Amino acid sequence: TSAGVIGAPFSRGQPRGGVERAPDLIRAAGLLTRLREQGCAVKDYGNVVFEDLEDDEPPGLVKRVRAVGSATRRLSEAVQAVKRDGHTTVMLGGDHSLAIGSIHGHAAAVGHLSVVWVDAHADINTPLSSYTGNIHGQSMSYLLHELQPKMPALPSFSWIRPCVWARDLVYVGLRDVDPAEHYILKLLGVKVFSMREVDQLGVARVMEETCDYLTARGKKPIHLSYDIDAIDPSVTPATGTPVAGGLSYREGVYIAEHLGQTGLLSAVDLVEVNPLRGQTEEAVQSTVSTAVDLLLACFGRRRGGNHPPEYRLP
Ligand SMILES: N[C@@H](CC/C=C/[B-](O)(O)O)C(=O)O
Ligand SMILES: [Mn+2]
Ligand SMILES: [Mn+2]
Repeated sequence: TSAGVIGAPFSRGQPRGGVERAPDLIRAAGLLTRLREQGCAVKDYGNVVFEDLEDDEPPGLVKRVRAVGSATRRLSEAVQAVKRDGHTTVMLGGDHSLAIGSIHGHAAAVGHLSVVWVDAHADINTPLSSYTGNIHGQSMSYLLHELQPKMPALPSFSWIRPCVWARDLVYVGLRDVDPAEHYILKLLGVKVFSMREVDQLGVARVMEETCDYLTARGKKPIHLSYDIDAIDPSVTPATGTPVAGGLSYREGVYIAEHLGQTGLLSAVDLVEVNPLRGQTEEAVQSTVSTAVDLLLACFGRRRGGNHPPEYRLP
């Protein structure tokens, strides 16, 4: 496998500054070197350059809609280019509104795909159901075919082609879902493994059922959108919307290992690391190193050990 790394230093899908610093922090923590050491070819496409748009959209429901519309369009084009080069894309966020662009670009490149959304939150509010107006809590609504009748026309988002069917979406780790989101998930029959199911079934069974569900109608490329706040805040506190009762480090790594070994993993987002939300340097380091470890697990790192295929004892 080969990884094409794209940095997306963007924060306007939510109100807390700092998340735009994460791409370079994750690189500085050694992601690319560690990927290469475990035998993964890596190409770094650098950071997407985003327009600096002021919030001049009319105040109303959706916040910073022009900035997010512009940024996600640019990211969509960048992801498409990396997929055309034949890599599995690694999108380093930045906030989770970026997934609008990464999933859109991925679908433009590969067509029909599955989405595994690992997150404490469902991020599926429509602009009209959102109580915060923050687009990082709305990302999936712009992409799902079945929700389009309920979406207002937003000029900055007119470029988006819905590209995900509800039956091709699975959530893992939910524990802070808004009433409107819960209504949508039930209405659309979306497969959800909340933290209750993780407790009840265990992460191995959750991932087995996730993969069986997604491949039952034929294997499709998988887009893994990993929000670092899916992991328990005791492990990854440096994030914008922490919620107690999250995935352990081991469960988080297991999810990545399991999807990595399917051979279907075609794009990965790692979002919502925010160094300004860590109380101490150790808190930031723990969050960043966990993000790195999750990505290494996506690309074949095994806790039981790895060795290069060509290795021979001296
Ligand atoms: N449901 C809340 C929280 C959104 C959380 C977004 B996150 O998952 O990307 O952290 C909202 O709509 O604002
Ligand atoms: Mn999220
Ligand atoms: Mn979240």
